[in-house]
Amino acid sequence: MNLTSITVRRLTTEMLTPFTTSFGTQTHRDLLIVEARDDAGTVGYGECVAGAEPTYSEEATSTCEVALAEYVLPRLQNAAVEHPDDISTLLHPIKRNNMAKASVEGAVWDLWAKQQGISLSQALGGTKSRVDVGLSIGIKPTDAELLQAVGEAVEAGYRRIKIKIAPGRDLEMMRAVRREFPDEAIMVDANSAYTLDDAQLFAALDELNLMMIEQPLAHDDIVDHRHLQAAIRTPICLDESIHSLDDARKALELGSGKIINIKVGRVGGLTESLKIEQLCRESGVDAWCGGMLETGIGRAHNVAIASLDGFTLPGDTAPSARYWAEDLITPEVTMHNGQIEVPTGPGLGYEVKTAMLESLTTQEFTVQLR
Ligand SMILES: O=C(O)CCC(=O)C1=CC=C[C@@H](O)[C@@H]1C(=O)O
Ligand SMILES: [Mg+2]
Repeated sequence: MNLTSITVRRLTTEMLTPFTTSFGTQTHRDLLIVEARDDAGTVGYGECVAGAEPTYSEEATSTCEVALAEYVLPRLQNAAVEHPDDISTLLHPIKRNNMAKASVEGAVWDLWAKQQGISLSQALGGTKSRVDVGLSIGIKPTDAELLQAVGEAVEAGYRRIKIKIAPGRDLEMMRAVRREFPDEAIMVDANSAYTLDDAQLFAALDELNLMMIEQPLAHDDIVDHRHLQAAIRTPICLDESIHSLDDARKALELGSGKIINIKVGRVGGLTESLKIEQLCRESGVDAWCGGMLETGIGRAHNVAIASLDGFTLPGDTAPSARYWAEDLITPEVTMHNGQIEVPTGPGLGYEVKTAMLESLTTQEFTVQLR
């Protein structure tokens, strides 16, 4: 691949609307954009999806920046990289730090696809020309605000609506949603806010005909989830608990959940995501592409991986305008009739607005690879 350098940019972007989950509220994204360059000057782009604080997982923007500078990028210097799969092999000795690793690997995948003159979707083995789009709605202070947001999402044509829940904003709120929207494809995401002591709550939620309950229990658990799944009909979807193909295999063997949220950054990159997609597809297990409030760069990666057969359910890949007054890519990601067209151009298939990227960059560093 004639990789010559990797550049890591840190930037802060303000979100259009605050996003509240059981572990906090985000109003800005403090994120890293990674650029992989080859000797012809072609650039591949990746995005580090960690939040500003280590509250979704153990990674945060600052820990990823250090991991990239101190441990990840030095391992790529003078290394033989002929295919993006080589990146996860080279980085395997580094434990976890998945979001940091995924940001570099994603940039190399985009660069490789551009070098081959094919779309990232094609490079990954995608088959769909459009992907179904879901929307993730943060916790709203009142039921009226939530019902308004759900109504707008139904009106906009989203193929699935995900509603965040947390203790105190859960059962009665969801009963109100179901009274207003009895037939819509609706799921909840608890972001690990509950324990097995809340079994009664889940038995009541089980009556609401939800598509799934995402990550109800601890972020690093697959045993308690097994007990909860045995007690309710509603499929449990695992998000935070799944960091690798092995985690997914063990969780499915145990019966800890019936659906997997595949988040490229959480599992360490596209190569590992492909392995999990294959496991789910061959096991007849539903999977979908989770989101991390990405800019258009990370969103483009998500659209590409969501085009594979094994991504059977709508993902958290809502259009750019849902998150940003102006996105880092052109054209922006748009949705029609609840679907996003999968780009056919080389790599991500969107152009990165380099002047905007540079203007938002607060700090950057470049590592020469040879
Ligand atoms: O719209 C999106 O990008 C998905 C947003 C979303 O649901 C999440 C983003 C980041 C971390 C979590 O809070 C949550 C999730 O668990 O999926
Ligand atoms: Mg989730």
